[in-house]
Amino acid sequence: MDYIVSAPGKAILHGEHAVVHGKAALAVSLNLRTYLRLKASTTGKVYLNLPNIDAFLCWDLAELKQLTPYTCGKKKEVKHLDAELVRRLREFVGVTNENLDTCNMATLAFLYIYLSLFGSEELPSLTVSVWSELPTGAGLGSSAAYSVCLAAALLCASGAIPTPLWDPTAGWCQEDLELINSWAFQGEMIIHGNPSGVDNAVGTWGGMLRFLAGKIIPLGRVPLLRILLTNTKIPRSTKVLVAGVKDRINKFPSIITPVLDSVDAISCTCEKVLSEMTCEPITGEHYNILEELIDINQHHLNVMGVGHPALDTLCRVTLTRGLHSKLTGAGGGGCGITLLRPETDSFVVQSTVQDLRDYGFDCWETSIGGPGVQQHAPLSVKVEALEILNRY
Ligand SMILES: Nc1ncnc2c1ncn2[C@@H]1O[C@H](COP(=O)(O)OP(=O)(O)O)[C@@H](O)[C@H]1O
Ligand SMILES: C[C@@](O)(CCOP(=O)(O)O)CC(=O)O
Ligand SMILES: [Mg+2]
Repeated sequence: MDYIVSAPGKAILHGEHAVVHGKAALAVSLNLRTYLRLKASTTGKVYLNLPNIDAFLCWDLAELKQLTPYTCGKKKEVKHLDAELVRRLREFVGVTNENLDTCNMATLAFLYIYLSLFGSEELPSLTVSVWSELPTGAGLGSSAAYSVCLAAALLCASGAIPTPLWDPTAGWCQEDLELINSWAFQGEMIIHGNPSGVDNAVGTWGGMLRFLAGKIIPLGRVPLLRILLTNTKIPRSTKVLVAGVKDRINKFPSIITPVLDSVDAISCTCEKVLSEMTCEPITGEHYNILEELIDINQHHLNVMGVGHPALDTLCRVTLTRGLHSKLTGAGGGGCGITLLRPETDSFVVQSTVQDLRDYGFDCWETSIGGPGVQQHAPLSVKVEALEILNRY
């Protein structure tokens, strides 16, 4: 057993945070991916190599055996975390409530899925290595891409879903994808606390989708959008930001609930405009509306308390070039998106990118709509990813 899977990151166009409270979100996959290689071994150990976060872990099967849950969810969709397993794992890894360490969260998510899927059987010796093109903890869904890869690879290893590589014409069927998505959601619950599920849905299915109260509606026809991605490099944690919005809703329900309703209406209006753009000639007015929606939503996100001065800088700098931006993902720093119009000239794009780099931000034009979770033959993996995964 030796295979590689990958899953894309995502950008949320509209609806971050509101989606956690049952409102609609529009999200799209990015052509930036997380890659995972899983190798079976006979070492009597489990190795987890996470070069992006400089974490290299190893456990004896004997110590992991002590943690195995009584029940095991293999082959079926799961909706809730096994609280007793989480408690044992937190104690094992040494996590306290205040401790949101990147490595601990990644370790907990891995061990939770591994032990849940293999708990009732002989635990297998494995080496799992994960490397991502996505910045970690920056709003582009790295946690979901990581969880989707873990779920897909470990479900394959446990025999719960097939290894589609043996049939090169086939990917996973809907039922397999739903199972991957449901286990990825468990990983997200461990990393985020209270995820909506939109990120793991995009990581699983790819493309553009509307997500509403757990329902995933793929948007088949969407116009080609040009988007600039900017990483302010201000570190933040989705878990903390999501909890902060909840506190604000609890403190001022009559003030914040209408803001969430307004974000919901923004997502719906944006979807309507995007759909019009696929069936009638695209006009400047379509872009004017998309830009206004971006501005309004960015103000709403500030009201929810998830803005950051670096994101204000992004919006201000791009607006001086006539471009509109908003944060994407959990905010509080991390990444923002800037909509480019079809006629936006490459000189304007280059100058904007340079202005933003002068502020110390990373900035690049990106293509959207990459495929969802995939299994790869070694030759179909990007050379850079393969080269890194081959080191372990
Ligand atoms: N490539 C990776 N290697 C290890 N852990 C990862 C990786 N990508 C994501 N993670 C996990 O996801 C967490 C970041 O999740 P989150 O705060 O939701 O930010 P994001 O916006 O990137 O999803 C990290 O702290 C880490 O635990
Ligand atoms: C804020 C939220 O809407 C998106 C979080 O995305 P990210 O982890 O910042 O990439 C939370 C969620 O939907 O689970
Ligand atoms: Mg995340």
